[in-house]
Amino acid sequence: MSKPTTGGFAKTPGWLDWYEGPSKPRLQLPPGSVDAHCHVFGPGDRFPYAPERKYTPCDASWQQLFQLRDHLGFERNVIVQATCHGADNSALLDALRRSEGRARGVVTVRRSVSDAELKSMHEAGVRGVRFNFVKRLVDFTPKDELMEIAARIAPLGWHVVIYFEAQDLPELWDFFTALPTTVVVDHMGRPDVRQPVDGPEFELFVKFMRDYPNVWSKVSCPERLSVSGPPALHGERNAYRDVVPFARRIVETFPDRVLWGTDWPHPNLKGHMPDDGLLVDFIPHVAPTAQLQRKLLVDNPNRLYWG
Ligand SMILES: O=C(O)c1cc(C(=O)O)oc(=O)c1
Repeated sequence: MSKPTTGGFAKTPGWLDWYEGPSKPRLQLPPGSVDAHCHVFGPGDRFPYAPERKYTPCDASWQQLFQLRDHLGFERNVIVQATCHGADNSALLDALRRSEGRARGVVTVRRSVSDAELKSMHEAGVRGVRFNFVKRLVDFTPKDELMEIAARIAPLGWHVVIYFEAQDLPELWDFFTALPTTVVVDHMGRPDVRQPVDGPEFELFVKFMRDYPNVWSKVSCPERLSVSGPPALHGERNAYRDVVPFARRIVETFPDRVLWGTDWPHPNLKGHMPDDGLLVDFIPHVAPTAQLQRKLLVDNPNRLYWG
């Protein structure tokens, strides 16, 4: 892949660029596999970063994303609006339109969005909106505004993607369980993997999925959640062992409601930037059988985004 650029913006100090020259995964992805969580950033000189952003990344273009898709062996992408672009979805919509039907999108909108805009986003391949509750990434949006947006996108057949941290689930519970659509949780609701997999915090997340059959989870981002590593670098095939029991429990308990994504280009990682080929080779640790892998990578994302 070509080298990361910045389009004239100054990156957040300490920013880690995505890993150049990822390895080829040993795992042969089944035909029709979807990378169901990834982003495009800019390029900043064409699609400027939002004034209200909390970080400034390196650019990550649709060309670089689709090159990675082909290199890793995925057929399709779900591109999720990154908070550094706020509610300006232009870079994402441009990527969808250039994907030849091989990408779907999840956008961020305000209550001022018009019906015509929603329709045009749908035609471009958008199938969901993202509500973000991670305080380091976004300013607070009132819940009544979010509920209004959810009610407007529900008739389009779209779903709501939520990003939050495990300790905030109790406070957000009533809001989440009142959402009228399918609800997809980013990165398993960010469990603290130092706690037991059957401890009260993760049990609440499992209860959320068990009691509400409209709730799905991405079992993505071991590189973010891991505390003890080791990182997916230098040929390591047993990376992020502390995350495995959490992701595996979700995959085995709810095999028809899980998704997987690279999270490329991995915004805001601090310690290391993973080799995306090795990240793909993490999948069999959490989905150990061919059948579970097919549901996670092919059946579930295609049903939700291309069904
Ligand atoms: O944990 C993060 O920093 C992060 C940020 C974003 C975003 O800025 O949209 O998306 C993610 O999936 C994860």
